[in-house]
Amino acid sequence: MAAIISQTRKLRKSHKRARLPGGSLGWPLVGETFEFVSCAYSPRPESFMDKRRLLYGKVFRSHLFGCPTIVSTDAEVSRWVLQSDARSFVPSYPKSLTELMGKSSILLINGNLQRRVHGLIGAFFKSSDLKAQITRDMQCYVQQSMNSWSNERLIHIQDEAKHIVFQILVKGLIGLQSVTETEFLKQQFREFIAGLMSLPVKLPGSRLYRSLQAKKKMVTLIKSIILEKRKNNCGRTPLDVVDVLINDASDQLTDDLISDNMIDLMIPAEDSVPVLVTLAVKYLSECPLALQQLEEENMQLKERASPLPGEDLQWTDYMSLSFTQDVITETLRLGNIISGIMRKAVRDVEIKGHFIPKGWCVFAYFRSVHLDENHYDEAYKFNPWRWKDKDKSTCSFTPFGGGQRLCPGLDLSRLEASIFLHHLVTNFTWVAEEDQIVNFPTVRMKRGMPIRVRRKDCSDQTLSSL
Ligand code: HEM
Repeated sequence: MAAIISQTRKLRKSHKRARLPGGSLGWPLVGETFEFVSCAYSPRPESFMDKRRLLYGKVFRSHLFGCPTIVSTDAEVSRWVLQSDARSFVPSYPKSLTELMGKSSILLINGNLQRRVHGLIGAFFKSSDLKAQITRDMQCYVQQSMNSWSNERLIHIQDEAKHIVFQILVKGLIGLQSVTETEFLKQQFREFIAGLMSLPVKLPGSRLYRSLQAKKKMVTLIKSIILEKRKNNCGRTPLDVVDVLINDASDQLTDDLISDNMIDLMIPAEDSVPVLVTLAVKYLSECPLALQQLEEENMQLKERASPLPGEDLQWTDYMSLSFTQDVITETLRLGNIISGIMRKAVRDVEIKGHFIPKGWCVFAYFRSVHLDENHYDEAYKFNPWRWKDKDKSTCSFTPFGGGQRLCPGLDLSRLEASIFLHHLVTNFTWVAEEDQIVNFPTVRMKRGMPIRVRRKDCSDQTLSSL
């Protein structure tokens, strides 16, 4: 009894202490959106946050994209937000994005259905069978692609990686292998994502309308694949995400939900891995010592594997390359491919003495945490050695989010990036051309990271196998 009374007192006290964080809501309607966007386009998007952190602390209030918002650049507060479920926070995206995704998208649904779909997809992505299949496919596509790189050719890493990763993605999601259909889907998907950040106007001819039309065409193709799979499915081992979802015994997962979600799954997946690879190449090009160590580690693996004819490298070989993994980790920290996540409070919430009113958004801004000198020495320097034997599961490192929405594609992203880097550094040297990072609306290289490649074995310019 005494314990309950003291707990209630504590709660009352903390409620009294909790305050709306300091800050400014800016101009009527637009709030501080223009200043946020103008910083976001600059090489230092976090300057918007830095200025306010000095004035109000790591958690402050603002008004962004039409919503009063609490911005968190505090690792613990952000972790709290990520760990909370739909009783406190639900995902929040711009209106054009929610229009395009539809109500049953995994990125938007909450509660049991989200947990079910996330659990099924997450378990499948973790399975050794899928990782083995992705390793075989990725090796094959990377080799095909790199076989055509002749000496002194200018290669745009971003485009090459995008082309390869898209093929892997559609095979892993819907089992698509036909070149024509993959090309069709790619074109429609491009049209579809062009509208993700558009004005929420659905009139014929508008950007959003065209994107919705493209989505319809993709849904038709995916539904026909689902239908075919349902006809031939006799409980066989799932080879792709559609197989996993149609095997689910519950009747919650309708064909509409599955086909919509296959497209929505492509949104976080299609661009992020190619950008990860591209940024890694950029940072490595600027850090010869890291490139040399990465190359040595990968050459050792290649030599270890080469006396075994017909035996390809396994996914575990790639994942066990500790320095390569540290390079990927450091690229994720410095590159901030997803700079933060938005949630909306569905009730009044208190976190670490901060009061978040119902209906307000919370922007958990990982980028400021990843570049905080208190967490990382010389935070703006690419230093993969900082990760040697270091625990990566801390709240100051969250490139894949956390809690029940933790990115299910986390392992696959690392695996695909490792395979690409392995084949690149063991077969080529390169000279990088001038390029710069663009941070908004999504992270990418302005020119697609052009590099002039040279085969290591110059005597053989068209290797049949890399
Ligand atoms: C470098 C690569 C990637 C990064 C940095 C990344 C980052 C993230 C982050 C930060 C979230 C959390 C979003 C939130 O909490 O609202 C997320 C969610 C998600 N990611 Fe990734 N991702 C990557 C690759 C992938 C890949 C390859 C896939 C699929 C093949 C994927 C599928 C998803 C899905 C489905 C979600 C939503 C999960 C849910 O809400 O239940 N991601 N990702």
